[in-house]
Amino acid sequence: MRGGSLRQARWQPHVNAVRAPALMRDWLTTPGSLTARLIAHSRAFRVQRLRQAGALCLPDEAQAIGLPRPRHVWEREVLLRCDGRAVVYAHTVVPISSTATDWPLFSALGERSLGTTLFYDPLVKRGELEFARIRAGHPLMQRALAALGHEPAGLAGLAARRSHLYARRCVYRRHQGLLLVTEVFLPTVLDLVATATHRT
Ligand SMILES: C=C(O[C@@H]1C=C(C(=O)O)C=C[C@H]1O)C(=O)O
Repeated sequence: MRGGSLRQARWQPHVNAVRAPALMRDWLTTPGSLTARLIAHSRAFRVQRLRQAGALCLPDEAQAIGLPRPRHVWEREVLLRCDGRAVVYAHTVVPISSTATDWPLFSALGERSLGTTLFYDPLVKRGELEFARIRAGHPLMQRALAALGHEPAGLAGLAARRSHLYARRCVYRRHQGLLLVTEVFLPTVLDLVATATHRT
């Protein structure tokens, strides 16, 4: 894999920061629910839940969720699969109090998509999208590759986006209902369009 080793990505407000082909930029800037778009481009969509537990947030997530340094958060990791193929690795963190042992929304979610749960709730607001290229050495690259079980050939970093979701309905004790959702797009997402085009 080429490219420097970055434990922290440089998150930018414009998709050009990712330097990805037009098709990938189109997916990265998908407005609304990514789940809905993936469902529209595949016969079978599945959320594969990898992990859901308390954790230390990643160094480049702390500031984004208003923490002075990596602190205890509630973390959810999933692979989004279309027709069996993993196309997105997603990492969601929620700042919680260090004594919290659960975050009700997550525990009820299971393998339903966060998107279908939150995006249709008028009380949920989405913040601006940020974009970055995740390179070797970044924790999210390591986790995505571990989840995949292999390293796609010729990988020169992965395009990613993140945004805040503010779920007012989820304000629970002192948890202000803020989620940071990071989606790392795997190269396989581009095959979806080719397959879908072939189908039409
Ligand atoms: C926010 C969305 O939910 C998707 C599903 C996720 C999950 O179930 O953990 C996480 C990130 C998203 O890719 C969406 O569909 O846009």
